[in-house]
Amino acid sequence: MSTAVAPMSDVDTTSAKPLLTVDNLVLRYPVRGGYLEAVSDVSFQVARGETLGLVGESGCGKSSTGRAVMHLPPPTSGNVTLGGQRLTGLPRNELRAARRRMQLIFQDPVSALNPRRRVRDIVAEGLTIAGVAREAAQEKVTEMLRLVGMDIDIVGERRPHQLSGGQCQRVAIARALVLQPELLVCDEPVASLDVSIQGQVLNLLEDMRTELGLSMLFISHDLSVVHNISDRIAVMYLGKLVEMAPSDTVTRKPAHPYTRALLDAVPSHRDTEDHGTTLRGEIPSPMNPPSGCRFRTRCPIAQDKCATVVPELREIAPGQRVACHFPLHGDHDAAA
Ligand SMILES: Nc1ncnc2c1ncn2[C@@H]1O[C@H](COP(=O)(O)OP(=O)(O)OP(=O)(O)O)[C@@H](O)[C@H]1O
Repeated sequence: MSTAVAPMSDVDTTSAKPLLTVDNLVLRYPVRGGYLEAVSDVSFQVARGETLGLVGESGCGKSSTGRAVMHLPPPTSGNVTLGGQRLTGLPRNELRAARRRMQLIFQDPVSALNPRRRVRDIVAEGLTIAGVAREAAQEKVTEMLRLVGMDIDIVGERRPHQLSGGQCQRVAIARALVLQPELLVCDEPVASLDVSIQGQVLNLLEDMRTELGLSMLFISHDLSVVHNISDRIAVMYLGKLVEMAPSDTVTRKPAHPYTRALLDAVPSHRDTEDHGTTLRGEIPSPMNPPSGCRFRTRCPIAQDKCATVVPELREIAPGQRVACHFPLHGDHDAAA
């Protein structure tokens, strides 16, 4: 795995009460000639203090899942519950208040920050909107910038274009955390940063999680990044979860052929030059997904049943769930 970060905290994901519960989430976008179902019946939980990684190829519905969790836009159907409060169906003002408990970190920090505002005002924005007095807000901003490794006396007056990409992402993280959210949805938070900076930002997110007791939904197409920061990993393909398991299980003993193929695409994970399952072809359009198992058109082990029967996400080992009629067995340990 390429990007080094601090070791994960020991979160007991089995007994901890979930902070976030997502049930049967569906998100459809209206498009010409009908609709496109970007998220199809997705269910998962995130424990308090846990990081759940969400991984899959571009276009598989990761961002849409993150946005639907935050109700930006609200899901087409399904339920999202945060700390016991059901968000789905809340009146607009209550939803706005509930959204403060969840914050989103975007891929491109530079365009996520208002170019005309100074760093101190960007970080203070949420506090100002929430009616926190100016002096108290500035104190919190100073503290939060310090937590993300920045000195307000040095960067407070600067505007985003006067900062590097990594510094902008730190400001974005400070802005998100100043409101003391319980859940951070990180959508490809390091994808636009130099590799040398990626580890620093991942370490920062990990430190913040430990220090502030945050839960994270960490979205990335890069399995090595997701593996380093996540307690558990959910693998997504064409709008559906195909595998969900503790991070090490996913990388050492993947059960779904798609997970296997994603792992084989990570250079440091291949044991030999020609080992592995190269993903064939493109991801099909979510407007017209294959019948049965959606992965079958690219699957090296597909059989007749896969064309007709939709595989359910089922537990095949403690904590490991897979949606495949013919899951792989533990014969891949040597490749991990
Ligand atoms: N606003 C929208 N209107 C219509 N279709 C959309 C919209 N946003 C996303 N999509 C489509 O929904 C599907 C899932 O997109 P999404 O961005 O959620 O995937 P992703 O896995 O996050 O990929 P990426 O990493 O490239 O963003 C794609 O087919 C995409 O083209």
